[in-house]
Amino acid sequence: MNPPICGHGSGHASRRGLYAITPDDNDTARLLARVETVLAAGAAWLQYRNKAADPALRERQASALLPLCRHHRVPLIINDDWRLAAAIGADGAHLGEDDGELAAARAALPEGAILGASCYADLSLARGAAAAGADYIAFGAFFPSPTKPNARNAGLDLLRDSASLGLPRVAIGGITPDNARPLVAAGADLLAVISGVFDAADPAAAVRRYLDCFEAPASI
Ligand SMILES: Cc1ncc(COP(=O)(O)OP(=O)(O)O)c(N)n1
Ligand SMILES: Cc1ncsc1CCOP(=O)(O)O
Ligand SMILES: [Mg+2]
Repeated sequence: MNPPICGHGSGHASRRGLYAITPDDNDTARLLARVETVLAAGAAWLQYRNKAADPALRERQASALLPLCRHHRVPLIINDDWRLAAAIGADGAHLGEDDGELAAARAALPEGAILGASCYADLSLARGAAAAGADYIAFGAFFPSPTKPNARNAGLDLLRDSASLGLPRVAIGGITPDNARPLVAAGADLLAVISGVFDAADPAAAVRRYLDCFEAPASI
């Protein structure tokens, strides 16, 4: 059995499920209400990502999300900025190629903090992330992403070929309830989603449909 992932505030984080990522929403009250709906519906993890906020607003929003995540026993991961994650006592940080050295973040974050790494479409990045102490590896974009239209494309083989690294595999990019099942079948443990959840007409129903993708299809 795979070991659970730690998250120092939320206890052991679930290894499978929906990894909801916040949209750029600078209205903090509205953001909290949107996230509450998504966590109550069963999202397993939350990433705070807001590319449109200044550092002060990012700190306020991330801090405001923390009690909500604690209430739902969901780990809060901070995008891009491990220092902010450490400063507010979040459960971890997610770093991409422009976000600093994984090894430095690993060394600076408290024990048990979750460190995630973007590996795009590159297995060698995943090997490097594992060696640097990442707790999960993320691949994508698997489909055209409304949020990040210029994201590079990844294929299903990456999910299969990275199984031997022994880390949870996260899939991201244009994932909808209708295209997610092959990702799970190829080995994705967590589906990381922004627009498919937060832009859905009914975000709670969308969350439930993503969770269905982790169940075996009904036999006929
Ligand atoms: C779970 C997850 N996977 C990938 C990313 C993308 O990170 P990055 O490449 O640094 O791009 P930005 O999100 O910073 O635009 C992510 N945030 N989360
Ligand atoms: C941050 C990021 N990295 C690759 S695609 C993407 C955006 C994911 O958002 P969406 O689920 O709306 O495609
Ligand atoms: Mg980043």
